[in-house]
Amino acid sequence: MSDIFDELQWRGLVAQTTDEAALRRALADGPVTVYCGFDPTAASLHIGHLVQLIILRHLQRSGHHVICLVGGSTGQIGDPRPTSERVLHTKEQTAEWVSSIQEQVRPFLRFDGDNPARMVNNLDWTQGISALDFLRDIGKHFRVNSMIKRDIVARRLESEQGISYTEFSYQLLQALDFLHLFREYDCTLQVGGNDQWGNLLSGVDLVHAAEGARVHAQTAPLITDAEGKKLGKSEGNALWLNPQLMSPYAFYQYWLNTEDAVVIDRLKVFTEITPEELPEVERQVAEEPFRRAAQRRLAHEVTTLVHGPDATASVEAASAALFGKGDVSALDAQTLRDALAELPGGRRNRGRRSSTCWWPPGWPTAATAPAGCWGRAASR
Ligand SMILES: N[C@@H](Cc1ccc(O)cc1)C(=O)O
Repeated sequence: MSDIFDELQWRGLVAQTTDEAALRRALADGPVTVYCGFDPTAASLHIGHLVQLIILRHLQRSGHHVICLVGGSTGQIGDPRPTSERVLHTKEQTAEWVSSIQEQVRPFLRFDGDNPARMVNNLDWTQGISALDFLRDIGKHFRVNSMIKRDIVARRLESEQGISYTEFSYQLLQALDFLHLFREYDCTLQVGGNDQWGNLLSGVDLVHAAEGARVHAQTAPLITDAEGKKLGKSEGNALWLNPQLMSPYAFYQYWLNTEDAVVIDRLKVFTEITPEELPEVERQVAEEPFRRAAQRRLAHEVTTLVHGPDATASVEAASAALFGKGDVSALDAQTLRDALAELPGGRRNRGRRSSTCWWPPGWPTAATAPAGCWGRAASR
């Protein structure tokens, strides 16, 4: 597909845009500088961030200039959640997470060669601003009247606990980022998850108020499961990209367990599948769902994207060995320990129903796994 906006739309990566026709034109006319921000509120990024990284990859691949922002300042304030006030982490902790998230983002984008991506930290331009200057120069452009109408703020205002002034101010900081990046790098597009729409509009409005320019915002749909629950959050545990927080084996299994009803959507979002390849995959899902070819492709590609080809090969070898289709003794021990933990009755699943997971008939359990192959005795 030659038109990047068409492609993003085909992949299901576009939820809202400020002015679709204008954005299409800008993207078609020449390189646009786009940014996306990631807050260091944990040691690792999760699946929601992966969608944004994939969008940035597509944009960079099609020649646009990409800026990846890690929020050293916004991470200290906390984007309000619809439910409750966040606990503040120490500045040291936040700084540590800035580094780990910067490292985590690097493999997804190209930071060398021509058209390299740029990594920025908003602490660099906010820490020197005095509170007085901030209130005079930035605050004056905002109307509290419209700030309190933003969905999340409105919900928090209704809650018993309310919302702190700290979190209420968050949207000004994110807007200031867009203004700074517009001034510094001619950045005219900000992308984010659909829950970021309000923050994105604040930036668009600020750039217009301060510089008289029209910039763009685009959100991606939040990925949910077949029941509409946020992806990976169904049991309170996010799908982490950091292998220390979620093993590549567990990550791969998660994708392998994708329901038939959503697997095509997932392939479009998370892999590089093309419209030409789609009919055959759709046929496989409809006619031979038991083969799970679509799920296998999804699990293979996403795990390779996030953990690399070697980790994916280990995980696939471990899966095959569980079916007795491979030499277990040749496998890497850590992957096998991870695999055992994930089996029904395994460490991670003890006392937990695995009804949400798809276990093929005859799939081994921790109790029936071949003895002595992956330290079964040691882990029980
Ligand atoms: N608010 C965004 C992160 C972000 C931070 C600063 C920005 O300028 C942009 C985005 C989030 O919570 O996901």
